[in-house]
Amino acid sequence: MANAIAEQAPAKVNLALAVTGRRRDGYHLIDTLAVFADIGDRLSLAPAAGLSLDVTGPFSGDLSDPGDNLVLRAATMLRDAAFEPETAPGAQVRLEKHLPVASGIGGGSADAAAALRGLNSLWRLDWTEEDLAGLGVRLGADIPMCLTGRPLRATGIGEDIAPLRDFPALHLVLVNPGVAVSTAEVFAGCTGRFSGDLPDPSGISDLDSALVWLGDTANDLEGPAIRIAPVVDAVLNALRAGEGCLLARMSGSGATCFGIYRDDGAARAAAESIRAARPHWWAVATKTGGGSSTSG
Ligand SMILES: C[C@](O)(CO)[C@H](O)COP(=O)(O)OP(=O)(O)OC[C@H]1O[C@@H](n2ccc(N)nc2=O)[C@H](O)[C@@H]1O
Ligand SMILES: Nc1ncnc2c1ncn2[C@@H]1O[C@H](COP(=O)(O)OP(=O)(O)OP(=O)(O)O)[C@@H](O)[C@H]1O
Repeated sequence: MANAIAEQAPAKVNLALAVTGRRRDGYHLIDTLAVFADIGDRLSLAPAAGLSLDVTGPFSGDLSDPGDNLVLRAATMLRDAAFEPETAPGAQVRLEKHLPVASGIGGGSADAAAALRGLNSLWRLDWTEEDLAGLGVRLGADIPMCLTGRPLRATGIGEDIAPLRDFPALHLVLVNPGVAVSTAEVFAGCTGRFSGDLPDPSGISDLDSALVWLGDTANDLEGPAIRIAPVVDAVLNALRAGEGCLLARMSGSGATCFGIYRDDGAARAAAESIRAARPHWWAVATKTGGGSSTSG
């Protein structure tokens, strides 16, 4: 597309997640450490009279009505907040869907964040990341995190963000068994006692210190997700049984789980052997951006 802006929408991985309380409106308070992968969806945004969306890519078939797509909903919110109806611009948006849908790695939120970033630039709005996050959180609690796109600790319902500038890049394998899990249902299954805050992650600067810190943490949504989708347990076992896996855990509200590996070779070999044993699962090796990374 002529004059199109390209935006990446990287997968978000919650390395640890504590559910620390519940607000009166039913939203849960969380404390999470999230990083962003070098794989994700891709958007392109071009000037046009109205707003439109085309979806392609391996997971496009799992998204039904484009009108319900978080990309168009975010675009409409930004347009309505920034312009009078008579001067409102449009955009032709193309979304290549490479991330499984409803899978705990923020696909829809990553796409919405990328749309907000891209339209901010296409429409020359000059909104800050904070302004965009304030708008985006009304659509999805993960959108502020996805706008940051670098290692971070998030509290509140996920909108209070503290970047972790020293956090290392990590070699991960992401595995999704092809079962969509509803975030709302998983949170509704958090019926036990709430956790305390995560330990302070600010001293983490390399793989070994990350592993020590991770060993003292968990994802509190893992139990509720396994009750809804027992296959999550099979994914964790498959990761743990493979060679070179240093730690395996579920991301977000599932069902995607991640394994951590010492290097790219170990991660690629593990992804390959999971794909060979379970051809219907999605298993990819990825490197996450470190705290000083500009590409997220
Ligand atoms: C699990 C995480 O992915 C971790 O990063 C997020 O907390 C979920 O973020 P999200 O998918 O953007 O969630 P939303 O689309 O805002 O919310 C979906 C539903 O999940 C529940 N929800 C979500 C976020 C949160 N902090 N507490 C909740 O209880 C609410 O029932 C909400 O109606
Ligand atoms: N662009 C989009 N990509 C993915 N899902 C979308 C999109 N637009 C709307 N949705 C809807 O949003 C719901 C969940 O989206 P998403 O993929 O963000 O969940 P998730 O992977 O569990 O993310 P999170 O980690 O934020 O909980 C699905 O029901 C899906 O139909």
